[in-house]
Amino acid sequence: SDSHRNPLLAVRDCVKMSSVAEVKQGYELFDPRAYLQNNYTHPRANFESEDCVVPWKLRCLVRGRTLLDIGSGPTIYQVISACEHFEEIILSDYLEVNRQELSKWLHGEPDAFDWSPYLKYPPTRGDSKAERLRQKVKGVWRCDVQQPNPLHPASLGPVDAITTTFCLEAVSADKRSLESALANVTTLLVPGGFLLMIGALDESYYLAGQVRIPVLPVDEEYVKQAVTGAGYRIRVFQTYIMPAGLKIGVDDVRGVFYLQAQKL
Ligand SMILES: C[S@@+](CC[C@H](N)C(=O)[O-])C[C@H]1O[C@@H](n2cnc3c(N)ncnc32)[C@H](O)[C@@H]1O
Ligand SMILES: O=S(=O)(c1ccc2c(c1)CN[C@@H](CF)C2)N1CCSCC1
Repeated sequence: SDSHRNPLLAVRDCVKMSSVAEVKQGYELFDPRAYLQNNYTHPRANFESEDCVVPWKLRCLVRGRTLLDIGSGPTIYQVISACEHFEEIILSDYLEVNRQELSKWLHGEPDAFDWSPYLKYPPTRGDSKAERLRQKVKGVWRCDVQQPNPLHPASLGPVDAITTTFCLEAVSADKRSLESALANVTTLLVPGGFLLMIGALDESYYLAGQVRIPVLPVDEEYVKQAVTGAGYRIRVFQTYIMPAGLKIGVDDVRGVFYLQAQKL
């Protein structure tokens, strides 16, 4: 970096380095089960209430052969709807502990997280949605969106659709890092393919067990600008304001955005 020539740049890089290090350090202590408990059990996973978050998220009408989920974490809710519209699904995450949590569910292990309330929505006929999803998920790979080739192994060709939920803003130290991560992810998508993103609005931290992980606060305007700037046309953009009753101290999120964008 050119900070050795300019002391002010050295301060900037030092500040940036501390926030990059802070993000990385946070994920060393990330506890999947605490994260699941905080966000995917009552009250946030309340399917009865009108202002419940879940129904708002699980619709996905994009179709194709292969869907890649980036930054899956220990969760599968984000690909439930997609399994009706894609032949193959690849999950991916940075942490082995999350990939192990996903593997537990995929293999039907007794101590896996119970996603059955999510799998009942929307109601469908025929064989179990859980079994269909288990058939469609072809792998759980390592990914690092801060790398030019985010996926390991890098053997997957461009995919028809990418989903990513609560990831980019939660793993980027600053806007330049988020835009770089989005550009890296975009290289994995075919031209004309769809990016389906869910993210946190104006969130600065979240808890995942004994760790408080910093989040880059982003608003609707910035998200639209970043996605457009990454070479997409935004087709759908929706905002969900987090009701006071779902602000339970596990983060300081103001709301949630959902977007569908097509790669030009
Ligand atoms: C807030 S969680 C989101 C999990 C899940 N997608 C959801 O909707 O709840 C952020 C995820 O990003 C992952 N992550 C952290 N650093 C990453 C990186 N550099 N590249 C890709 N994923 C990363 C974490 O392991 C974690 O699973
Ligand atoms: O919107 S949620 O309440 C939710 C779910 C996950 C997260 C947040 C919010 C906000 N903080 C994020 C930290 F990155 C993680 N939701 C939980 C029920 S299923 C759909 C998603």
